[in-house]
Amino acid sequence: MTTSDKLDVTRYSRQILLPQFGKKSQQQLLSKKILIIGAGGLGCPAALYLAGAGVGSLGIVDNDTVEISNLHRQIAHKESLEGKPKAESLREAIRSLNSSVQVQVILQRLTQYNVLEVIADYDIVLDCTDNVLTRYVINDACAVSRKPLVSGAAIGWDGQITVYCASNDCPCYRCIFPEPPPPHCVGSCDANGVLGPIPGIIGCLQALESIKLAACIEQAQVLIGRLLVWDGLTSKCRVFQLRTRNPNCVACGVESRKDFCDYDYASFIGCSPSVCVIPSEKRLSPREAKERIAQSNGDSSEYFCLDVRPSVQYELCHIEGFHNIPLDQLASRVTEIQQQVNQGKRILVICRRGNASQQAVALLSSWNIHPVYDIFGGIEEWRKQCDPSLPYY
Ligand SMILES: Nc1ncnc2c1ncn2[C@@H]1O[C@H](COP(=O)(O)OP(=O)(O)OP(=O)(O)O)[C@@H](O)[C@H]1O
Repeated sequence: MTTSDKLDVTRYSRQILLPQFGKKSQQQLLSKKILIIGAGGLGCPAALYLAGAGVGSLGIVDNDTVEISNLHRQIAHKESLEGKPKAESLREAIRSLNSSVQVQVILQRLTQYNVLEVIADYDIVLDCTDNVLTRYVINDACAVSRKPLVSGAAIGWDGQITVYCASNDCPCYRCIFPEPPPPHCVGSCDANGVLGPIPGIIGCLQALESIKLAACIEQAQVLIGRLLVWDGLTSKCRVFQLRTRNPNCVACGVESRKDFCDYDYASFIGCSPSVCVIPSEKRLSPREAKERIAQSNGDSSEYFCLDVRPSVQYELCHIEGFHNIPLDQLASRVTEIQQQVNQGKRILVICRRGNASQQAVALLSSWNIHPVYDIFGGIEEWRKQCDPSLPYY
């Protein structure tokens, strides 16, 4: 039997027919191991296209479970698998598409402590996650291990992708952003929303760049050192040249540190708004808050209830009697709140999860608006303690 007989020529015929691809590239793909970190909006399309293309082995890392709010974009998962691990759900989808692909499932959260071991066995790594800390963890490990990293991101209407390749003379993520930004500058899909096809497009591009790398296609130009930005609202796509590599970068520079696990991630977490900044006497549980509101009933209520979430979230669902002044409008609309205080009202503040409401209480207190109370845990905790009919989003 010749090598070409071992190939499932029929299955892969449409890509083998490409003159730049051919049997040689198909064999390269079959011999490669690719790791996909994150089985969400980016990871689902990336994994399915890589499986369809015939990558020999795929690893999937994810510690989360399937939720109904994932399904508009995380297209490998199914309603019937709600609550099941995403990595296992994605493995099932891969198996039903191409049973010849080997799949390893890693149901762990990737951290600075396990990352080197997890990526060690793979030729290419895809960052399909959604948070800045993990982005640094993956970047640093790939830079130190000299592994190509196909990095994608999607939020709202926008997506972007680049390829970091420490063995080439291109920058890594840490060359461009040496330190994590403050947490309040970082958006997330669950706070800001995302349209399904945006991660779909970027996940497909991640699969494409990975195939070009894995199949060693000579004529292909990979997005190494270049950033592709897709604006879904205007359908504009731009490619930027990234700045050159920082020779002193702690991750990929000449003196790159193998002990990068010691980086001070705590300083990032330490300034997280989820850390309580409000004294306990200014905080009420949803149950306590509800009881207090009920005791001082109707228009003559001694409480003015404030919901500081963005308007789009307030429209999605809100608690009866709560008025919406989004956190970013608090300063310009503070007189509305002052008027309520002048009428003898106490201010109760709620948000989605209890972070923005703490910031609002701190701001109002600094403007001498008293008394003001934070409802801890936000709408999510209110749903658990007081009203299960509030939708989860
Ligand atoms: N450190 C990590 N280790 C393993 N998986 C991770 C890590 N960080 C993020 N992920 C996974 O990456 C995926 C990213 O998916 P996506 O951006 O579509 O958002 P989501 O977290 O599933 O959904 P939503 O933001 O709507 O709650 C998630 O499944 C998440 O569990």
